[in-house]
Amino acid sequence: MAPGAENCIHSTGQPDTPVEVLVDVLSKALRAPDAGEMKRLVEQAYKLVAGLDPYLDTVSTPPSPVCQELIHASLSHPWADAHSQGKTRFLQKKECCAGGLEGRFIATLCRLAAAKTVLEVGMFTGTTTLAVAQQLPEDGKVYALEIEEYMRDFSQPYFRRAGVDKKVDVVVGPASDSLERLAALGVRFDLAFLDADKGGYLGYYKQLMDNNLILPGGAIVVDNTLMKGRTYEPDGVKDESADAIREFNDFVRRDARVDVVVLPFRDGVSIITRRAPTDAKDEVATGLHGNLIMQRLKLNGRVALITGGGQGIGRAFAHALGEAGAAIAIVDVVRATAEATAAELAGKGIRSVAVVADITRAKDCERMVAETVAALGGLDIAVNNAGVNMNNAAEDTPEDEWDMTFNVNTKGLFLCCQAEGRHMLAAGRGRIINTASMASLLVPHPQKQIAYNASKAAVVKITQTLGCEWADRGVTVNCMSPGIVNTALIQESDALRPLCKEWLAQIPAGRLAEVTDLQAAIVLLASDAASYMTGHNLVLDGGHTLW
Ligand SMILES: C[S@@+](CC[C@H](N)C(=O)[O-])C[C@H]1O[C@@H](n2cnc3c(N)ncnc32)[C@H](O)[C@@H]1O
Repeated sequence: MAPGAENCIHSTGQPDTPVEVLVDVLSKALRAPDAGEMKRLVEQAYKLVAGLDPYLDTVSTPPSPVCQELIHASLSHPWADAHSQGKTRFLQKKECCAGGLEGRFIATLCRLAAAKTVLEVGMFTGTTTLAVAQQLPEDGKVYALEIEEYMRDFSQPYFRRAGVDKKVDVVVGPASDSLERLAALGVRFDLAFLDADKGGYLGYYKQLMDNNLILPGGAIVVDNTLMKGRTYEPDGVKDESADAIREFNDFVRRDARVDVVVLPFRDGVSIITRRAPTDAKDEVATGLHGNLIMQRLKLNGRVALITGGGQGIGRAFAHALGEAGAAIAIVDVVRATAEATAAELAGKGIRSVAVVADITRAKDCERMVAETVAALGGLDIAVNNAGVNMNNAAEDTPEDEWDMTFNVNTKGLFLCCQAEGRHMLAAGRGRIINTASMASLLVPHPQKQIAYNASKAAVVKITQTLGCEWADRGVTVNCMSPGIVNTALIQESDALRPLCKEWLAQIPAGRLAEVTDLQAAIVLLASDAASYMTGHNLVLDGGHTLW
């Protein structure tokens, strides 16, 4: 078997890809009985090849408008003049621009890798840099290494206009020196795109690998690894770049630290990822059941319900659990808010359903579980978050305020736990997470809320009790105690809004909690990574309870 033939499942069968069809048509052309037949076959082959890139452009998402302008400027710039006037060290060519499709491809890989820090070695005018930067989160950064200072000035106005200039750091100088400096500064990358001088590739690759500059789960993506086909079919033209690429490809293929796949996309793109070590001692090194820590936080295939999921903290929990992979039932007493959040999740591609239930009624709690199971196929995670908060001095607290608070925050929460627990105990696994409050630990002031404080202290005790009762039956029960959370409830209340100043003085962090501050904790508590945690009250209060 020829080297690499084990990957080539169709090498002897019917032509199945554009390249295989091309090979088939051209081989028939070589054997054509007459010139007319040969011309017909060559024309067929020509159309097949000539139509490929335009078709890919038509069916792929186009570059952003600013990126299109930058591509146009790069292709129409008088590069020969710039060089003869001494503005560029080397004679640059418009062909150096990788173009919109490749920019989209690299940006897509960055999205798949959930990249925050990206390296580009060889920026040219920055069309790929721009596409990547537009895809990165606000605090993401692409370090673009470029030997020509001229390119930095060329690209900056476009980065600024696209609003991504803060996300781009153009590092001017020979790439190997720049890489050394970045390594010394401790910068590490989720994804590196090598696209500079081909003779330098092997050195850049070794710098990245030997100094562990790529973060776990990251990749090195390399352009031009087919080099016009000269890597596998030298056409007699002396081509040092093709020789360098051939050496590079051979080295990477033999490097036991990595897996590589070379795609026949444009001039050839290699995607290189680090292998799991074969000499790992135990699951600390290999990951539990092969799951590295970030995989253990994933909730793929799980079903979660969230009471009070229509707004505020519950809505933030729903998004977090959905982003982590779970299907979500949004439970709310108000149909419109439940449906609005469920629709928001569906818009992000998260399977979701709205369930209307009044958690103060046992029948509703049972129906809530039954509807979730019927709609989404199970119930693995339950977040009991619905609650009310009323403010009154102890001596003035009316009986119905006490009853309503305990009905929702305490009895309702218990009824939810009970209905959810019955289902989960029968299944032998489950995660229940209750929303308590820092009011379970201290007496918040200056607002007066005795019923609320007592109801939330009871939530902690319910959590501890259930955590113990169900610990050996696969069901964990924990609660979360947020500090004061900056929600519409506070912003829209004339009684609470003026208290913000006093609260801020009580919080070491110097700010209220945002709902997004609570999202990672809910994912942790819902995940396999927290399987040994039960009956716990997880406090997220910026230090409020410590002062
Ligand atoms: C093919 S272009 C890069 C295209 C760009 N990545 C894109 O996606 O459009 C190669 C770039 O690498 C730069 N370059 C060449 N040798 C370099 C080196 N030793 N260090 C840094 N940049 C270099 C060139 O000036 C040129 O702008």
